[in-house]
Amino acid sequence: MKYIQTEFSGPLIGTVHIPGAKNSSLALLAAACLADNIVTLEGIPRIDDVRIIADIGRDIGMKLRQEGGQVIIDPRWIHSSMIDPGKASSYRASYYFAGALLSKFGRVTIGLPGGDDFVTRPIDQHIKVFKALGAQVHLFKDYYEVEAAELKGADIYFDTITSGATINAMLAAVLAKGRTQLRNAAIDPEVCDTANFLNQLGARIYGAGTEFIRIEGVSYLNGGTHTVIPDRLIAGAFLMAAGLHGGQVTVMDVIPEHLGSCLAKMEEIGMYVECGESQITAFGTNSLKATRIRTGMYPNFATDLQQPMTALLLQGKGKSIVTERVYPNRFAHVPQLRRLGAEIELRQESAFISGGRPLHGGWVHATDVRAGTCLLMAGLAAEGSTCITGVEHIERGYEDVISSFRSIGAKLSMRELDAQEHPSKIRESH
Ligand SMILES: CC(=O)N[C@H]1[C@@H](OP(=O)(O)OP(=O)(O)OC[C@H]2O[C@@H](n3ccc(=O)[nH]c3=O)[C@H](O)[C@@H]2O)O[C@H](CO)[C@@H](O)[C@@H]1O
Ligand SMILES: C=C(OP(=O)(O)O)C(=O)O
Repeated sequence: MKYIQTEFSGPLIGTVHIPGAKNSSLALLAAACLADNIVTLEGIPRIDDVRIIADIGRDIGMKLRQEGGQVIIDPRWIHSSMIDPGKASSYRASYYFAGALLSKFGRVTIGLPGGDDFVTRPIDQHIKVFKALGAQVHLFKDYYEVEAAELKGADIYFDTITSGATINAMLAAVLAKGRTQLRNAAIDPEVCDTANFLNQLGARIYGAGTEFIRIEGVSYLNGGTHTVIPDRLIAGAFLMAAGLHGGQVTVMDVIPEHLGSCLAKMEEIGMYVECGESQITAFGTNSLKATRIRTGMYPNFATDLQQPMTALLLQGKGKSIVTERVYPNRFAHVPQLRRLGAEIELRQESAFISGGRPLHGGWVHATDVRAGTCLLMAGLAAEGSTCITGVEHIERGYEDVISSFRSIGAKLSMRELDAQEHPSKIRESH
């Protein structure tokens, strides 16, 4: 079993090139199924979730090859819409295959979504969309089936703002008959990226990036080329790493506007931020201040950034409060941080962080990708060695976590637990 060992590292200084966004890539790769010709996607990260999609793609006849920084997809040979339940359930965004394959095949059988299991993650709004467009949904123990003789445009109001269901609605509606209107839609950059990609293939989606999206159904989509947007969540975490001990980190190939709330909060705790056209530099300080964070859907502070922010707030003097409004129980990193000496109290949907206390090394377990980033950062700030298990979760989101953190001077390495020490160390880290 693999684990990551970190050592206390001084100020983190350097430049990191940011890869394409995981959460956009997972939607775009499924969206490519809708095309009637070859699609080229640039900037898709080499992460585990993408490898699973490639595997699913091979099973259903979607030809997919990676050439340099491009993924070339030939969807013309897709012959099946039965997705292996085990593969679908090994990552979250498999639900996009349901939206994308429904109009072409009239029936999709697919495993229930997996991915980071930090709390319950309902899919009722996805189901609402399919039903509104005229489909029937049958739920079974490990999989579900969506079936529709014909998809017809509909007026859909989301009961909660969800990026996943907004994207899935666009995928299902682009080839539906007539007009679909989405109200209370998510306005995340990943929603816009998916709409831009589909429009480039010939879809007619209007208003993505606002809470009202109109989709005029078309009868087919062409092939085309698209570059995925940069990963704002990875960029945010690297910028925060500059704050650990007064470092200086530049992230390249980013869209600074996508990080508005994150940068504002970093400045609020005493960091300094400089934005260029496609790069951001963050400067740390040795006297970070405490603050309050409340997560929310874009453009609010992202739920996926509260964990690395928590690692940073442990360094700030005073009491910080992180309130989680998107996934109220997304605090699996907190008991792990306590093993390193962090003083954090959990009450309902808030974490009360007593900053400025020294951290020490220990064995900890990453339960999801962002918890992993948080533990990595805490490990770099802790005295001694910190060993992080659950590397598979971190690798769902990072291409090469070791090299990218090393490039800013972090001391860390990937290690293998030998069979004998395995059981006790696992117990220690869980
Ligand atoms: C693969 C991907 O893109 N993952 C991201 C996506 O997840 P995901 O697509 O699962 O998240 P959503 O944006 O859909 O969820 C937002 C909120 O809506 C709720 N909800 C969602 C769907 C539904 O049918 N019913 C419902 O109630 C969720 O419980 C949550 O409170 O957005 C999350 C919120 O920014 C991020 O943490 C994830 O990194
Ligand atoms: C929660 C995340 O991923 P997923 O939705 O794929 O589980 C994440 O990217 O932080």
